[in-house]
Amino acid sequence: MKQGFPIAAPGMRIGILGGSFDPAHEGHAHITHQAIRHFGLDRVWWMLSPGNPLKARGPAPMALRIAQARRIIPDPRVDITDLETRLGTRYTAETLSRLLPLYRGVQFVWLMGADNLVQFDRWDNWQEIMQMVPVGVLARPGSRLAGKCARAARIFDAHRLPAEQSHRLPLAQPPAWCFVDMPMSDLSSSAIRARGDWRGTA
Ligand SMILES: Nc1ncnc2c1ncn2[C@@H]1O[C@H](COP(=O)(O)OP(=O)(O)OP(=O)(O)O)[C@@H](O)[C@H]1O
Ligand SMILES: O=C(O)c1ccc[n+]([C@@H]2O[C@H](COP(=O)([O-])O)[C@@H](O)[C@H]2O)c1
Repeated sequence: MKQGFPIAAPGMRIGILGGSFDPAHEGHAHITHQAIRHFGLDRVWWMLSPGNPLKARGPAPMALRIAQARRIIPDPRVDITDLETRLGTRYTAETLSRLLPLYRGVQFVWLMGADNLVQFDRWDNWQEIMQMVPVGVLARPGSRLAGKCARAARIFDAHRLPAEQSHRLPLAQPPAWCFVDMPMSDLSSSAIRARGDWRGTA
């Protein structure tokens, strides 16, 4: 494996939580632990985006965001990675199409908060993402109805795995997705930035 790419063995169940992490916060750690539990994951990769294509504002420098992410989740089951920067990609569909051939036999699950499910149908080639990997969605305050109302949820309704079967998600044949409800965290990076106590904004 190329330098800077996380190591993974065939058969491992790995969740990828893509995000701006500007900055990382306990809400990210919370959904990561919930995802490990509900989807029976061996590991989770926090994949720090070089810049969300739908966000006008660029994030803080990668090195600052990585350092903060490490402080927030010193869990040996979690890898913090800048592999989109290494691959030179920022669209998730392109990232996954480059990544999957490098990790044959690994059972990946794309993870996201329910707010991202709401706008998932605006992502580049989002239906291809659904065909490539199972998708695990974690409840988020304000997005409770996303599992029913989001356009992506409606289009892929027939491929939804009931929450009681969430453990099956990593081995499910895509398209497959699962929405898990759980005790929620109302933390957000934008609230932290608004408070002005994240030095990445300086
Ligand atoms: N409190 C939370 N509950 C559920 N999901 C979350 C929470 N915070 C972040 N996420 C999810 O984690 C992923 C990365 O989120 P991101 O780094 O953009 O943080 P954020 O708090 O949503 O940032 P911002 O407020 O700037 O939009 C996204 O899929 C997002 O939905
Ligand atoms: O591929 C896209 O078109 C696309 C559009 C919006 C967001 N994403 C990805 O969604 C993930 C969450 O982004 P964010 O900024 O909400 O943390 C991150 O990995 C982004 O690259 C991807």
